Amino acid sequence: MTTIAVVLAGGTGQRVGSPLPKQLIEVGGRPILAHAIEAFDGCRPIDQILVVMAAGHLPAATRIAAPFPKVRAVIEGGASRSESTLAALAALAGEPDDTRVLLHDAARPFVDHAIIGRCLDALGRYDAVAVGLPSSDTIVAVEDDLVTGMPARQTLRRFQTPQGFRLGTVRRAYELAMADPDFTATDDCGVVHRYLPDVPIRLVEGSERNLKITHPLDIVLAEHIAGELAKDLPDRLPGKEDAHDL
Ligand SMILES: Nc1ccn([C@@H]2O[C@H](COP(=O)(O)OP(=O)(O)OP(=O)(O)O)[C@@H](O)[C@H]2O)c(=O)n1
Ligand SMILES: C[C@](O)(CO)[C@H](O)COP(=O)(O)O
Repeated sequence: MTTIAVVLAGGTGQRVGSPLPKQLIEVGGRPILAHAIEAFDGCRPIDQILVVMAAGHLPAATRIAAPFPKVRAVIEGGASRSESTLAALAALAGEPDDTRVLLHDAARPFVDHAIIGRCLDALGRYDAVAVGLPSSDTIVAVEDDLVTGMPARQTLRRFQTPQGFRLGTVRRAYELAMADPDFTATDDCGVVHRYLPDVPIRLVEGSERNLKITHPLDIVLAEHIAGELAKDLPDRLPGKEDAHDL
């Protein structure tokens, strides 16, 4: 059984506001995209990596991906995150349904081997796996600037990535989604939850370091984290990850 990581880098980073897609910005002396690819490339149970890049930037992504032996292809993404996932699913059309696939935001450069290992452990028992953390803010629902709901905070989690699936499950969910004219989604577990509601989604713990670089301030935070991780480098070398020979 093959395990494939998909690094979704098809966005253009409008909220960061840089002229280049944010995944090409350097933190800790290397592009954000390189950090994300390296996290999977250095993780023993990952067999292959598929990089999905924003249109017009494939040469840059191909150069960044070149040193990583597990990268099987760099392909062009779509106009939305979901369309980039669909491009990945099309590229994986020849893979069997039981393939394990981890869909990860390139904008989360500090995903670590422990998180990847927890996802893969859980994929041994579940067809869909999410990574999450509790919220330290109170989260409310709003409509037209009026508060319409206040879910109890202890029932809420902030989703991170990777999100892990048996390929057949995420494939089927997207097939159903494509038949829905009202389809919208902000993540892949949301697609499985909506279109295959009987499929349980197992939640595993993420980390505060696994932040998504979204706004300019996140770049500052990312530089700081990269500096901290550089000091811990010996702990991140291959063989030091949580042992997950799955
Ligand atoms: N068409 C898209 C849009 C997003 N993504 C990826 O999905 C992840 C999360 O998206 P987000 O943080 O929203 O990235 P951007 O779309 O680049 O940012 P923005 O919404 O600010 O433009 C990122 O790694 C991004 O590259 C993608 O693969 N294809
Ligand atoms: C997938 C995700 O990172 C989970 O928190 C998030 O939904 C991506 O949202 P974005 O607006 O595409 O950054």
